[in-house]
Amino acid sequence: MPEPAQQNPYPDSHVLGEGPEPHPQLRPVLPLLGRWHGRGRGEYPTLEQGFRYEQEITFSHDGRPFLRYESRAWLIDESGTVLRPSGRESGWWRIMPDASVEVTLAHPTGIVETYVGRVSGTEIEIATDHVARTPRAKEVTGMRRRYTVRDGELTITQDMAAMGVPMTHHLKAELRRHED
Ligand code: HEM
Repeated sequence: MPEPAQQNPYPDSHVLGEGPEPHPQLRPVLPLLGRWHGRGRGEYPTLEQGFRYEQEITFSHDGRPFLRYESRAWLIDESGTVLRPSGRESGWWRIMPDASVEVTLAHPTGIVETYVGRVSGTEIEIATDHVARTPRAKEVTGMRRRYTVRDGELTITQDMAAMGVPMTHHLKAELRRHED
């Protein structure tokens, strides 16, 4: 029997020109590929005050028509001093031949979401199709996100329906691509 491969023959890549050739279906979302870092502000009607955060996101691919997605955020104060870890999520972005998008995301807070949406030019808009929650997760019932890439900057806005509040602004961040 042949020896098992020492290295995964299908590595992920987040850099164009390195690793596998991107699947042609990924063409409309190629500007998302990479590692991004930046800052944001958040609020919600149930919270006494707003907050600031830093966020790091990676979009990569293995040659098939989906992106692997990972995001980590941590809270900072007004002067940029790090306070504590905050939202994390990871998942998959399936890109269809008609530039529609299907996204699955899992959160450490006991929430799993599926989204549907579409890419139009430099903008991707997605909204939840389903939200599943473990018994003790907070009551999130819907989420809407917009990702815009312009001049090397990724802007993300997120609205949320949760805790009895209808779809309302929760987060906005601006990130820049890492050059590696
Ligand atoms: C960049 C990502 C995110 C950051 C930095 C963030 C930050 C925060 C902060 C600071 C709070 C206040 C409570 C606390 O101190 O933890 C909060 C509340 C909350 N967030 Fe987020 N969040 C993020 C993403 C999300 C996502 C993806 C969801 C839903 C899947 C979500 C759902 C909620 C809910 C339900 C609350 C509670 C509101 C309440 O208890 O009244 N957040 N968020």
